[in-house]
Amino acid sequence: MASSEPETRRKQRVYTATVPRIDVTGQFNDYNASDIENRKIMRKREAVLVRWDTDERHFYQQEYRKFYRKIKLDRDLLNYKYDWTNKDCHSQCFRIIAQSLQSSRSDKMEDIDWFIEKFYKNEEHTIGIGKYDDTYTPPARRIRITKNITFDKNDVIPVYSDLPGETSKNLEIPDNFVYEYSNVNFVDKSQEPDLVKAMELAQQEENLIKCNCHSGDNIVSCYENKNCPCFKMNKKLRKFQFHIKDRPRCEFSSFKPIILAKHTDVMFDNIGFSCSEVCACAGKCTNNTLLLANKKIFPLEIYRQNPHVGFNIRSSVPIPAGTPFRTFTGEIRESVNVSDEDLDYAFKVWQYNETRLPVDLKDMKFTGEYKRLLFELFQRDFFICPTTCGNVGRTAGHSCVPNVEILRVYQKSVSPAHINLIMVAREDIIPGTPLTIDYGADFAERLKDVCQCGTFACSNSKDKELFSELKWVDLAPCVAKLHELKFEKYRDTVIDVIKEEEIAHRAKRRRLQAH
Ligand SMILES: C[S@@+](CC[C@H](N)C(=O)[O-])C[C@H]1O[C@@H](n2cnc3c(N)ncnc32)[C@H](O)[C@@H]1O
Repeated sequence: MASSEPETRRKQRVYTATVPRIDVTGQFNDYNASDIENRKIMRKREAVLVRWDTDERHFYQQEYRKFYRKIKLDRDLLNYKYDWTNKDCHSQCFRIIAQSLQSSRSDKMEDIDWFIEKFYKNEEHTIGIGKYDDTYTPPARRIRITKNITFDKNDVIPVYSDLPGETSKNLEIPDNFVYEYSNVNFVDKSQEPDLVKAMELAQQEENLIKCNCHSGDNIVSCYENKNCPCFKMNKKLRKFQFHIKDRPRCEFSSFKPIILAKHTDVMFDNIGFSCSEVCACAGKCTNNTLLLANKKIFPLEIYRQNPHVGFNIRSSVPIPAGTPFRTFTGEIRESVNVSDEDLDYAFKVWQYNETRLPVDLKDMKFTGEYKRLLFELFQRDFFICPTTCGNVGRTAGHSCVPNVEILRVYQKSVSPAHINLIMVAREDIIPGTPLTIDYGADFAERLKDVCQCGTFACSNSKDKELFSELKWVDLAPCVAKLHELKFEKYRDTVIDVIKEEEIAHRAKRRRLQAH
């Protein structure tokens, strides 16, 4: 069954970070050594019909209990406050979502009053918005293609297909779905020698940004430590953010939510720098925005409901606004090495002559050779391509009102090979909601009359006439109302039940102790 082709390509890979040891389950080695056809055969063999309780209350209650237990038992997460009801950041999140929606339709930005603080009470357009509740309820019978696409026991992501009329016999698995799974970015030695060179040069002391911070604590306090070189670099990158007087800047730490202040130039302005495995803290610190994402604590599921859209992702616990819940990984390639097929999945990480270079090279103690190479690399375009190897991030669908933002975080140094993409919740994401991103203007144009995101403001929605003329001050209450309706349903059926159970449990324990 094994084919040597993927193996030869794998040998060309240089990973940008240490590949963590995975606790393997299933046919990990056989699958990775196989070609596309054989991988499809393996997936089809594994596929089974499963029953699904369409009244998902019990499922969500169980998932919440499991998740909560997990984060409470993890000593690295003692500083993490899992809070998805933080009303303070809600109005800011809804404002950003509504403003970016307005600006995606028109280049005219002058009528956007970015920083109005008061919350918008005009609920006129929110009537009937409940019909756009997009929480997905699967059918009673589903085909489970695999129990775990990652093959890692500590990162279980099942894949389901819910297409009508489909059976495990006539199940269709597209070629582009049998990719290799990796949570670490890599470059191809033969295709991207300059990126490999940048990674090699970045290992020299002058070019490497790492810290010597350590302490007896599980989590080292690198964030806001003015002696930590990684935090200093993190702070330096903050200056690109549009600063609003008396407002805190958007922060890239391990546990604070990443809340944007402004909806334009989001990817260019909001960049972080994190500690890594080469630091004395080993990245187990408060200055590592990748920490939560790499822990993969938020349980995800991949599902297919619509043959045109293909696979999608949803979470089974709430993801609080500003949480970097996963990375988006793949192969880092220069644009000339990115094919049209790759573009369907690729995400641009570095844009030719970006006005905001990550650093002013003159200020850095880097070697001359590294500076010259960086300067050259900064004149090109780079993408992360998960076409043949990547992680769950590649499955995020496009939405006209996305709930996930993709942002950049550097580690170790500042070349395009040191960029990591993080997936950040733009609002509190209620379980069952598809996790979606904005594919960008070019793709949105391609999807213009065929977009199936199903959101109230979709360019292809039946109500598009109604919503397309609205300004952000009227769109924000629509986003807020829809969120409120979904939140109330989840609270009533899941959280309140768990709280009541806890109260009953505590009362029982007290009674037993009293006897
Ligand atoms: C990056 S892939 C997303 C994952 C993909 N659904 C899969 O099954 O692997 C992009 C492709 O998904 C589909 N897609 C994603 N969002 C869509 C949307 N809102 N409407 C229609 N198709 C969409 C399109 O076929 C698009 O080319």
